[in-house]
Amino acid sequence: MSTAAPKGLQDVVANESSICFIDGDKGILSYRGIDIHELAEKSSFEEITYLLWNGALPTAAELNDFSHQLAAARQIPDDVIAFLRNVPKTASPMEVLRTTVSLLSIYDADEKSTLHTANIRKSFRLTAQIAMIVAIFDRIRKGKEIVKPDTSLSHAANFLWMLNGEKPSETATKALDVALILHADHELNASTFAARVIAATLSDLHSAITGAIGALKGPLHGGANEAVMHLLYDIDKAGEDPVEHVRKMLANKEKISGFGHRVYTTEDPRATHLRKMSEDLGKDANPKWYTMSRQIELFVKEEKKLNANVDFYSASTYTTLGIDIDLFTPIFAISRISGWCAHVIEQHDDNRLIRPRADYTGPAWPAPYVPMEQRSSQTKPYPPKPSA
Ligand SMILES: CC(=O)SCCNC(=O)CCNC(=O)[C@H](O)C(C)(C)COP(=O)(O)OP(=O)(O)OC[C@H]1O[C@@H](n2cnc3c(N)ncnc32)[C@H](O)[C@@H]1OP(=O)(O)O
Ligand SMILES: O=C([O-])CC(=O)C(=O)O
Repeated sequence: MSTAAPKGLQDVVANESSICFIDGDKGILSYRGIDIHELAEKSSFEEITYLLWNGALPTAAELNDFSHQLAAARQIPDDVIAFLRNVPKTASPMEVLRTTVSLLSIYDADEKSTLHTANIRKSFRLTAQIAMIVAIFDRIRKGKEIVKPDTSLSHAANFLWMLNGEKPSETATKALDVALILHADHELNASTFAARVIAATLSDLHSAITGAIGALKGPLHGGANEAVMHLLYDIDKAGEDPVEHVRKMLANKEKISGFGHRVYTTEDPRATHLRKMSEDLGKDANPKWYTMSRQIELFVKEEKKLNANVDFYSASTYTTLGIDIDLFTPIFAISRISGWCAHVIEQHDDNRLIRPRADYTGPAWPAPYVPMEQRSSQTKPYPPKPSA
Protein backbone atom coordinates (compact mmCIF):
# COMPACT_ATOMS: atom_id res chain seq x y z
CA MET A 1 0.00 0.00 0.00
CA SER A 2 1.31 3.45 -0.90
CA THR A 3 2.31 5.69 1.97
CA ALA A 4 2.66 8.69 -0.33
CA ALA A 5 1.54 12.11 0.86
CA PRO A 6 -1.28 13.69 -1.18
CA LYS A 7 -0.28 15.25 -4.48
CA GLY A 8 1.18 18.72 -3.93
CA LEU A 9 1.50 17.87 -0.19
CA GLN A 10 -2.03 19.18 0.34
CA ASP A 11 -2.82 19.54 4.08
CA VAL A 12 0.48 17.89 5.06
CA VAL A 13 1.90 19.47 8.22
CA ALA A 14 5.61 19.67 7.39
CA ASN A 15 7.00 21.46 10.44
CA GLU A 16 6.25 23.48 13.55
CA SER A 17 6.27 27.27 13.37
CA SER A 18 5.26 30.06 15.74
CA ILE A 19 5.14 32.76 13.07
CA CYS A 20 1.84 32.61 11.22
CA PHE A 21 -1.52 31.02 12.06
CA ILE A 22 -4.11 30.36 9.34
CA ASP A 23 -7.56 28.80 9.65
CA GLY A 24 -8.50 28.37 6.00
CA ASP A 25 -12.10 27.34 6.67
CA LYS A 26 -12.82 30.33 8.89
CA GLY A 27 -10.77 32.78 6.79
CA ILE A 28 -8.45 33.61 9.70
CA LEU A 29 -4.88 34.83 9.20
CA SER A 30 -2.66 36.09 11.99
CA TYR A 31 0.98 37.01 12.50
CA ARG A 32 2.19 35.72 15.89
CA GLY A 33 -1.49 35.29 16.81
CA ILE A 34 -2.54 38.88 16.03
CA ASP A 35 -5.39 39.06 13.54
CA ILE A 36 -4.54 40.40 10.09
CA HIS A 37 -7.60 42.70 10.09
CA GLU A 38 -6.33 44.47 13.19
CA LEU A 39 -2.79 44.66 11.82
CA ALA A 40 -4.02 46.05 8.46
CA GLU A 41 -5.96 48.74 10.28
CA LYS A 42 -3.51 49.73 13.03
CA SER A 43 0.03 48.63 12.17
CA SER A 44 2.81 49.50 9.74
CA PHE A 45 5.20 47.40 7.65
CA GLU A 46 8.03 48.22 10.06
CA GLU A 47 5.97 47.14 13.06
CA ILE A 48 4.81 43.81 11.58
CA THR A 49 8.37 43.08 10.44
CA TYR A 50 9.53 43.59 14.03
CA LEU A 51 6.68 41.31 15.14
CA LEU A 52 7.61 38.58 12.66
CA TRP A 53 11.33 38.65 13.55
CA ASN A 54 11.00 39.10 17.31
CA GLY A 55 7.78 37.30 18.20
CA ALA A 56 6.01 40.22 19.92
CA LEU A 57 4.97 43.80 19.17
CA PRO A 58 7.62 46.47 19.84
CA THR A 59 7.45 49.28 22.39
CA ALA A 60 7.57 52.81 20.92
CA ALA A 61 11.34 52.99 21.56
CA GLU A 62 11.94 49.55 20.05
CA LEU A 63 9.94 50.41 16.94
CA ASN A 64 11.78 53.70 16.57
CA ASP A 65 15.14 51.94 16.83
CA PHE A 66 14.04 49.15 14.45
CA SER A 67 12.76 51.64 11.83
CA HIS A 68 16.05 53.57 12.02
CA GLN A 69 18.05 50.38 11.56
CA LEU A 70 15.97 49.42 8.52
CA ALA A 71 16.34 52.89 6.99
CA ALA A 72 20.10 52.90 7.71
CA ALA A 73 20.42 49.60 5.82
CA ARG A 74 19.41 51.31 2.54
CA GLN A 75 22.80 50.76 0.94
CA ILE A 76 23.79 48.85 -2.19
CA PRO A 77 27.42 48.10 -3.12
CA ASP A 78 28.68 50.05 -6.18
CA ASP A 79 29.45 46.79 -8.02
CA VAL A 80 25.82 45.74 -7.66
CA ILE A 81 24.61 49.09 -9.01
CA ALA A 82 27.01 48.58 -11.94
CA PHE A 83 25.47 45.15 -12.53
CA LEU A 84 21.98 46.70 -12.54
CA ARG A 85 23.14 49.25 -15.11
CA ASN A 86 24.51 46.50 -17.36
CA VAL A 87 21.71 43.96 -17.16
CA PRO A 88 19.56 43.90 -20.35
CA LYS A 89 16.77 46.47 -19.98
CA THR A 90 14.34 43.91 -21.36
CA ALA A 91 14.95 41.55 -18.41
CA SER A 92 11.93 41.09 -16.17
CA PRO A 93 12.27 42.85 -12.80
CA MET A 94 11.62 39.53 -11.04
CA GLU A 95 14.58 37.88 -12.83
CA VAL A 96 16.73 40.87 -12.02
CA LEU A 97 15.67 40.79 -8.37
CA ARG A 98 16.40 37.06 -8.03
CA THR A 99 19.83 37.38 -9.61
CA THR A 100 20.76 40.55 -7.72
CA VAL A 101 19.87 39.03 -4.34
CA SER A 102 22.19 36.14 -5.21
CA LEU A 103 24.91 38.61 -6.20
CA LEU A 104 24.46 40.61 -2.97
CA SER A 105 25.55 37.60 -0.91
CA ILE A 106 29.08 37.95 -2.30
CA TYR A 107 29.30 41.44 -0.77
CA ASP A 108 27.66 40.59 2.57
CA ALA A 109 30.08 40.47 5.52
CA ASP A 110 27.93 37.85 7.29
CA GLU A 111 27.39 35.72 4.19
CA LYS A 112 28.35 32.33 5.62
CA SER A 113 26.95 32.63 9.12
CA THR A 114 23.65 31.05 10.11
CA LEU A 115 23.79 32.44 13.66
CA HIS A 116 20.68 34.26 14.88
CA THR A 117 22.46 37.61 15.28
CA ALA A 118 24.02 37.41 11.80
CA ASN A 119 20.68 36.40 10.28
CA ILE A 120 19.01 39.44 11.85
CA ARG A 121 21.71 41.75 10.47
CA LYS A 122 21.30 40.22 7.02
CA SER A 123 17.50 40.44 7.27
CA PHE A 124 17.71 44.21 7.83
CA ARG A 125 20.02 44.56 4.85
CA LEU A 126 18.04 42.36 2.47
CA THR A 127 14.68 43.88 3.43
CA ALA A 128 16.03 47.38 2.73
CA GLN A 129 17.94 46.33 -0.40
CA ILE A 130 15.16 44.36 -2.14
CA ALA A 131 12.90 47.43 -2.26
CA MET A 132 15.81 49.54 -3.53
CA ILE A 133 16.77 47.06 -6.27
CA VAL A 134 13.24 47.05 -7.68
CA ALA A 135 13.11 50.87 -7.77
CA ILE A 136 16.68 51.30 -9.09
CA PHE A 137 16.30 48.77 -11.92
CA ASP A 138 13.00 50.33 -12.97
CA ARG A 139 14.60 53.77 -13.23
CA ILE A 140 17.67 52.45 -15.07
CA ARG A 141 15.56 50.58 -17.64
CA LYS A 142 13.51 53.74 -18.24
CA GLY A 143 16.67 55.81 -18.76
CA LYS A 144 16.09 57.83 -15.57
CA GLU A 145 18.52 58.91 -12.85
CA ILE A 146 18.74 56.68 -9.78
CA VAL A 147 17.07 58.35 -6.78
CA LYS A 148 19.02 58.27 -3.51
CA PRO A 149 17.17 56.73 -0.56
CA ASP A 150 15.67 59.10 2.00
CA THR A 151 16.23 57.77 5.52
CA SER A 152 13.55 60.08 6.91
CA LEU A 153 10.87 58.16 4.99
CA SER A 154 9.09 54.94 5.96
CA HIS A 155 9.84 51.76 4.03
CA ALA A 156 6.72 52.16 1.84
CA ALA A 157 7.24 55.89 1.23
CA ASN A 158 10.95 55.45 0.44
CA PHE A 159 10.15 52.79 -2.17
CA LEU A 160 7.67 55.11 -3.93
CA TRP A 161 10.16 57.99 -3.66
CA MET A 162 12.98 55.92 -5.21
CA LEU A 163 10.62 54.58 -7.90
CA ASN A 164 8.98 57.83 -8.96
CA GLY A 165 11.49 60.51 -7.92
CA GLU A 166 8.80 62.55 -6.17
CA LYS A 167 7.53 62.54 -2.62
CA PRO A 168 4.53 60.17 -2.52
CA SER A 169 1.07 61.26 -1.42
CA GLU A 170 -0.23 60.10 1.95
CA THR A 171 -2.89 58.05 0.16
CA ALA A 172 -0.36 56.18 -1.98
CA THR A 173 1.99 55.61 0.96
CA LYS A 174 -0.82 54.31 3.17
CA ALA A 175 -2.16 52.03 0.39
CA LEU A 176 1.28 50.52 -0.24
CA ASP A 177 2.01 50.17 3.48
CA VAL A 178 -1.24 48.21 3.98
CA ALA A 179 -0.46 46.05 0.93
CA LEU A 180 2.99 45.32 2.42
CA ILE A 181 1.39 44.35 5.75
CA LEU A 182 -1.06 42.01 4.01
CA HIS A 183 1.57 40.21 1.92
CA ALA A 184 4.24 39.82 4.63
CA ASP A 185 3.76 36.21 5.65
CA HIS A 186 1.59 33.23 4.91
CA GLU A 187 2.84 30.16 6.74
CA LEU A 188 4.26 27.42 4.49
CA ASN A 189 3.35 28.86 1.09
CA ALA A 190 5.52 27.56 -1.77
CA SER A 191 8.20 30.27 -1.65
CA THR A 192 8.56 30.14 2.14
CA PHE A 193 8.74 26.37 2.08
CA ALA A 194 11.44 26.61 -0.62
CA ALA A 195 13.36 29.06 1.59
CA ARG A 196 13.11 26.73 4.59
CA VAL A 197 14.26 23.70 2.60
CA ILE A 198 17.34 25.62 1.45
CA ALA A 199 18.00 27.01 4.95
CA ALA A 200 17.69 23.53 6.44
CA THR A 201 20.82 22.39 4.59
CA LEU A 202 22.54 25.10 6.67
CA SER A 203 22.94 27.15 3.55
CA ASP A 204 22.83 30.93 4.02
CA LEU A 205 19.98 33.44 4.09
CA HIS A 206 20.77 34.91 0.65
CA SER A 207 20.62 31.45 -0.94
CA ALA A 208 17.28 30.75 0.73
CA ILE A 209 15.84 34.10 -0.41
CA THR A 210 17.15 33.64 -3.94
CA GLY A 211 15.27 30.33 -4.11
CA ALA A 212 12.17 31.88 -2.56
CA ILE A 213 12.10 34.65 -5.16
CA GLY A 214 12.33 32.01 -7.89
CA ALA A 215 9.33 30.22 -6.38
CA LEU A 216 7.29 33.40 -5.88
CA LYS A 217 7.75 34.32 -9.55
CA GLY A 218 5.59 31.43 -10.80
CA PRO A 219 2.04 32.21 -12.01
CA LEU A 220 0.48 29.73 -9.58
CA HIS A 221 1.98 31.75 -6.70
CA GLY A 222 3.01 35.44 -6.55
CA GLY A 223 3.18 35.76 -10.34
CA ALA A 224 -0.61 35.56 -10.44
CA ASN A 225 -1.01 39.28 -9.63
CA GLU A 226 0.64 40.21 -12.93
CA ALA A 227 -1.43 37.61 -14.81
CA VAL A 228 -4.63 39.16 -13.39
CA MET A 229 -3.73 42.58 -14.78
CA HIS A 230 -2.81 41.14 -18.18
CA LEU A 231 -6.26 39.54 -18.25
CA LEU A 232 -7.97 42.84 -17.37
CA TYR A 233 -5.96 44.71 -20.02
CA ASP A 234 -6.70 42.07 -22.68
CA ILE A 235 -10.43 42.24 -21.99
CA ASP A 236 -10.38 46.03 -22.03
CA LYS A 237 -8.33 46.22 -25.23
CA ALA A 238 -10.69 43.82 -27.02
CA GLY A 239 -13.68 45.81 -25.74
CA GLU A 240 -15.17 42.56 -24.44
CA ASP A 241 -17.62 41.98 -21.65
CA PRO A 242 -15.52 40.76 -18.67
CA VAL A 243 -18.05 38.11 -17.66
CA GLU A 244 -18.39 36.72 -21.19
CA HIS A 245 -14.61 36.60 -21.56
CA VAL A 246 -14.17 34.70 -18.31
CA ARG A 247 -17.12 32.43 -19.14
CA LYS A 248 -15.29 31.40 -22.33
CA MET A 249 -12.07 30.81 -20.42
CA LEU A 250 -13.82 28.51 -17.96
CA ALA A 251 -15.55 26.68 -20.82
CA ASN A 252 -12.05 26.10 -22.28
CA LYS A 253 -10.93 24.74 -18.89
CA GLU A 254 -8.56 27.68 -18.41
CA LYS A 255 -7.72 28.82 -14.89
CA ILE A 256 -8.56 32.38 -13.90
CA SER A 257 -5.58 33.98 -12.19
CA GLY A 258 -6.31 35.47 -8.78
CA PHE A 259 -8.87 32.81 -7.83
CA GLY A 260 -8.62 29.69 -5.72
CA HIS A 261 -6.34 28.85 -2.85
CA ARG A 262 -4.79 25.72 -1.38
CA VAL A 263 -5.72 26.65 2.19
CA TYR A 264 -8.71 29.04 2.15
CA THR A 265 -12.10 27.49 1.50
CA THR A 266 -13.71 30.84 2.26
CA GLU A 267 -12.76 34.46 1.59
CA ASP A 268 -9.04 35.17 1.81
CA PRO A 269 -9.01 37.85 4.57
CA ARG A 270 -6.39 39.82 2.63
CA ALA A 271 -8.68 40.04 -0.40
CA THR A 272 -11.28 41.78 1.79
CA HIS A 273 -8.86 44.68 2.34
CA LEU A 274 -7.49 44.76 -1.18
CA ARG A 275 -11.02 44.81 -2.66
CA LYS A 276 -11.85 47.85 -0.53
CA MET A 277 -8.54 49.55 -1.40
CA SER A 278 -9.08 48.92 -5.09
CA GLU A 279 -12.59 50.39 -4.86
CA ASP A 280 -11.55 53.43 -2.81
CA LEU A 281 -8.52 54.27 -4.95
CA GLY A 282 -10.61 53.74 -8.09
CA LYS A 283 -13.21 56.28 -6.95
CA ASP A 284 -10.52 58.99 -6.81
CA ALA A 285 -8.80 57.97 -10.04
CA ASN A 286 -10.28 55.50 -12.52
CA PRO A 287 -12.93 53.03 -11.32
CA LYS A 288 -12.68 50.88 -14.47
CA TRP A 289 -10.29 48.25 -13.15
CA TYR A 290 -12.18 47.80 -9.89
CA THR A 291 -15.52 47.56 -11.71
CA MET A 292 -14.23 44.90 -14.12
CA SER A 293 -12.60 42.99 -11.28
CA ARG A 294 -15.79 43.00 -9.24
CA GLN A 295 -17.85 41.71 -12.18
CA ILE A 296 -15.38 38.88 -12.70
CA GLU A 297 -15.24 38.08 -8.99
CA LEU A 298 -19.02 37.78 -8.65
CA PHE A 299 -19.24 35.60 -11.75
CA VAL A 300 -16.40 33.23 -10.79
CA LYS A 301 -17.83 32.89 -7.30
CA GLU A 302 -21.28 32.07 -8.68
CA GLU A 303 -20.07 29.78 -11.46
CA LYS A 304 -17.13 27.95 -9.84
CA LYS A 305 -17.57 28.66 -6.10
CA LEU A 306 -14.02 30.03 -6.15
CA ASN A 307 -12.96 33.01 -4.01
CA ALA A 308 -10.62 35.78 -5.04
CA ASN A 309 -7.18 35.39 -3.44
CA VAL A 310 -4.63 38.02 -2.35
CA ASP A 311 -3.40 38.44 -5.93
CA PHE A 312 -6.74 39.36 -7.50
CA TYR A 313 -7.41 42.87 -6.19
CA SER A 314 -3.75 43.74 -5.71
CA ALA A 315 -3.63 43.96 -9.54
CA SER A 316 -6.23 46.74 -9.86
CA THR A 317 -4.91 48.40 -6.68
CA TYR A 318 -1.34 48.68 -7.98
CA THR A 319 -2.48 49.75 -11.46
CA THR A 320 -4.61 52.51 -9.95
CA LEU A 321 -1.50 53.61 -8.02
CA GLY A 322 0.26 53.97 -11.40
CA ILE A 323 2.62 51.01 -10.93
CA ASP A 324 3.78 48.99 -13.97
CA ILE A 325 2.48 45.41 -14.22
CA ASP A 326 5.88 43.73 -14.10
CA LEU A 327 6.58 45.37 -10.73
CA PHE A 328 3.58 43.69 -9.06
CA THR A 329 5.34 40.44 -8.14
CA PRO A 330 8.53 42.28 -7.11
CA ILE A 331 6.34 44.35 -4.76
CA PHE A 332 5.02 41.08 -3.32
CA ALA A 333 8.69 40.17 -2.67
CA ILE A 334 9.36 43.60 -1.12
CA SER A 335 6.82 42.59 1.52
CA ARG A 336 7.33 38.81 1.75
CA ILE A 337 11.06 39.22 2.45
CA SER A 338 10.00 39.98 6.04
CA GLY A 339 8.23 36.63 6.36
CA TRP A 340 10.92 34.70 4.48
CA CYS A 341 13.57 36.07 6.85
CA ALA A 342 11.45 35.15 9.90
CA HIS A 343 11.13 31.57 8.63
CA VAL A 344 14.82 31.18 7.76
CA ILE A 345 15.75 32.49 11.22
CA GLU A 346 13.29 30.08 12.85
CA GLN A 347 14.69 27.21 10.76
CA HIS A 348 18.33 28.00 11.56
CA ASP A 349 17.57 28.50 15.25
CA ASP A 350 16.29 24.92 15.58
CA ASN A 351 17.44 23.10 12.49
CA ARG A 352 17.00 19.66 11.06
CA LEU A 353 17.55 18.79 7.40
CA ILE A 354 14.27 18.68 5.43
CA ARG A 355 14.42 15.57 3.33
CA PRO A 356 11.16 13.75 2.58
CA ARG A 357 10.80 10.53 0.56
CA ALA A 358 9.24 9.87 -2.86
CA ASP A 359 6.71 7.17 -3.63
CA TYR A 360 8.66 5.41 -6.40
CA THR A 361 6.54 4.64 -9.51
CA GLY A 362 9.30 3.68 -12.00
CA PRO A 363 10.30 0.25 -13.35
CA ALA A 364 10.60 -2.40 -10.67
CA TRP A 365 14.03 -3.13 -9.22
CA PRO A 366 16.10 -4.86 -10.45
CA ALA A 367 15.40 -3.58 -13.99
CA PRO A 368 17.68 -5.13 -16.64
CA TYR A 369 20.65 -3.18 -18.01
CA VAL A 370 19.85 -3.84 -21.71
CA PRO A 371 22.98 -4.00 -23.90
CA MET A 372 23.22 -1.06 -26.34
CA GLU A 373 22.71 -3.19 -29.50
CA GLN A 374 19.44 -4.57 -28.14
CA ARG A 375 17.93 -1.17 -27.22
CA SER A 376 15.12 0.48 -29.16
CA SER A 377 13.48 3.87 -28.62
CA GLN A 378 10.13 2.03 -28.85
CA THR A 379 10.79 0.39 -25.52
CA LYS A 380 11.38 3.62 -23.65
CA PRO A 381 8.66 4.33 -21.12
CA TYR A 382 9.44 8.09 -21.08
CA PRO A 383 8.18 10.69 -21.58
CA PRO A 384 4.93 9.54 -19.98
CA LYS A 385 1.73 9.86 -21.99
CA PRO A 386 -0.03 13.22 -21.36
CA SER A 387 -2.80 11.48 -19.41
CA ALA A 388 -0.31 9.81 -17.04
C1 LIG B 1 -0.12 34.33 -3.24
C2 LIG B 1 -0.66 33.08 -3.83
O1 LIG B 1 0.11 32.21 -4.13
S1 LIG B 1 -2.33 32.93 -3.95
C3 LIG B 1 -2.57 31.86 -5.36
C4 LIG B 1 -2.18 32.56 -6.63
N1 LIG B 1 -2.41 31.71 -7.82
C5 LIG B 1 -3.45 31.91 -8.64
O2 LIG B 1 -4.27 32.80 -8.46
C6 LIG B 1 -3.50 31.00 -9.85
C7 LIG B 1 -4.91 30.44 -10.06
N2 LIG B 1 -5.24 29.51 -9.01
C8 LIG B 1 -4.78 28.23 -9.01
O3 LIG B 1 -4.10 27.78 -9.96
C9 LIG B 1 -5.12 27.33 -7.85
O4 LIG B 1 -6.35 27.71 -7.28
C10 LIG B 1 -4.02 27.31 -6.79
C11 LIG B 1 -2.66 27.02 -7.42
C12 LIG B 1 -3.93 28.66 -6.09
C13 LIG B 1 -4.34 26.24 -5.74
O5 LIG B 1 -4.14 25.05 -6.36
P1 LIG B 1 -4.67 23.63 -5.82
O6 LIG B 1 -4.98 23.68 -4.40
O7 LIG B 1 -3.65 22.65 -6.29
O8 LIG B 1 -6.02 23.41 -6.58
P2 LIG B 1 -6.17 22.81 -8.06
O9 LIG B 1 -5.36 23.56 -9.04
O10 LIG B 1 -5.94 21.33 -7.97
O11 LIG B 1 -7.70 23.12 -8.30
C14 LIG B 1 -8.78 22.36 -7.78
C15 LIG B 1 -9.96 22.48 -8.74
O12 LIG B 1 -10.38 23.85 -8.80
C16 LIG B 1 -10.17 24.40 -10.10
N3 LIG B 1 -9.55 25.69 -9.96
C17 LIG B 1 -8.68 26.08 -8.98
N4 LIG B 1 -8.33 27.34 -9.18
C18 LIG B 1 -8.95 27.75 -10.29
C19 LIG B 1 -8.95 28.96 -10.99
N5 LIG B 1 -8.22 29.99 -10.59
N6 LIG B 1 -9.72 29.05 -12.11
C20 LIG B 1 -10.47 28.00 -12.52
N7 LIG B 1 -10.49 26.84 -11.89
C21 LIG B 1 -9.74 26.70 -10.80
C22 LIG B 1 -9.20 23.45 -10.79
O13 LIG B 1 -9.34 23.47 -12.18
C23 LIG B 1 -9.59 22.13 -10.19
O14 LIG B 1 -10.79 21.70 -10.82
P3 LIG B 1 -11.03 20.14 -11.13
O15 LIG B 1 -11.05 19.48 -9.77
O16 LIG B 1 -12.33 20.16 -11.83
O17 LIG B 1 -9.87 19.70 -11.96
O1 LIG C 1 -0.29 30.35 1.14
C1 LIG C 1 -0.23 30.11 -0.08
O2 LIG C 1 -0.24 28.95 -0.55
C2 LIG C 1 -0.16 31.21 -1.05
C3 LIG C 1 -0.45 32.54 -0.47
O3 LIG C 1 -1.58 32.93 -0.30
C4 LIG C 1 0.68 33.37 -0.06
O4 LIG C 1 1.83 32.96 -0.17
O5 LIG C 1 0.43 34.50 0.40
